Amino acid sequence: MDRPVFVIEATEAKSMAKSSSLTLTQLLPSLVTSAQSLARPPISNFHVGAVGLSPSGRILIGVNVEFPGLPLHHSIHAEQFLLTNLSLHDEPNLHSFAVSAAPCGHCRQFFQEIRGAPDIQIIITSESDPNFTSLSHFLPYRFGPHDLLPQHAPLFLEPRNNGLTQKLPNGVCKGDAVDEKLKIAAMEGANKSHAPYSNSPSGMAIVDCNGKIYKGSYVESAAFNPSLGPLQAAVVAFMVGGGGKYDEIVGAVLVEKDGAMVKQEGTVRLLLEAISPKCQLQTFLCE
Ligand SMILES: O=c1ccn([C@H]2C[C@H](O)[C@@H](CO)O2)c(=O)[nH]1
Ligand SMILES: [Zn+2]
Repeated sequence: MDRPVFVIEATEAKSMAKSSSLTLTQLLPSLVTSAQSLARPPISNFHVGAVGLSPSGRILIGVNVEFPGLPLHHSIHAEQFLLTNLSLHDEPNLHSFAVSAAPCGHCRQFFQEIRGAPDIQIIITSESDPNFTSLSHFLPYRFGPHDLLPQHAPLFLEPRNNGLTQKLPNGVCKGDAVDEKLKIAAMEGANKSHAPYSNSPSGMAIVDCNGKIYKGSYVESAAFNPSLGPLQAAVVAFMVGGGGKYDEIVGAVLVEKDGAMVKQEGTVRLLLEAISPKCQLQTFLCE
């Protein structure tokens, strides 16, 4: 079976558009149905696909992911998946996207974390007469980073380095010996984390049975509740990287800040146990 495609590079996207005599933006809705087939919604069976265009001309896919056995707020919305996919590819922004159903209020809010959010162009393919409309139409009177952060603070998807280092001396490491590579990857995830509201960045790395490592960074929303956990972000990386069943995940490392206001370990442990019960979690505290 072909590996699922969650990213189309700019040159390929351009030739796809050219061969159908469409612009890149016009191409997006035509890819929504195939994106929906990549969703993992075992609870609702409602497949959401979001197909986004980055300013560099890449096309990125987002899908919804649900986790049986856990409260619904652990779910990943297709739009959150799309933004996490942009982050994985170091894309600083989103130009436009096509989506199979209207973005919920929580997603409209989550988009506020990126620069120029009001101007993102959205087309909902399930509408009877779909048209591109800007996000500001879907969410007027926005609440967002500008309400809480200094004017020039980096937003989500913009370059940042939280400068976390492992806390010394010994005794802060709660795990046993751990693959150094996995730990470094989790630290990289934590250093990229967008957590300006609580100053509690965190990151994860998970490894599959073939030794392939996937990184995830915690992402906060100015409105708090739509935030996306570090393991959810790592699950996005796992799916984008071609990961199959979650029980292929055999190792996990979480990096978070010592004494942080927001702690992930308990929640991460719950989710990890639900998706890959045999997987060990190790936590490292940083400063
Ligand atoms: O904006 C939305 C609204 C819903 N869903 C998903 C969440 C859940 O998996 C399913 C039913 O709500 O659809 C999204 O992905 N995006
Ligand atoms: Zn949503």
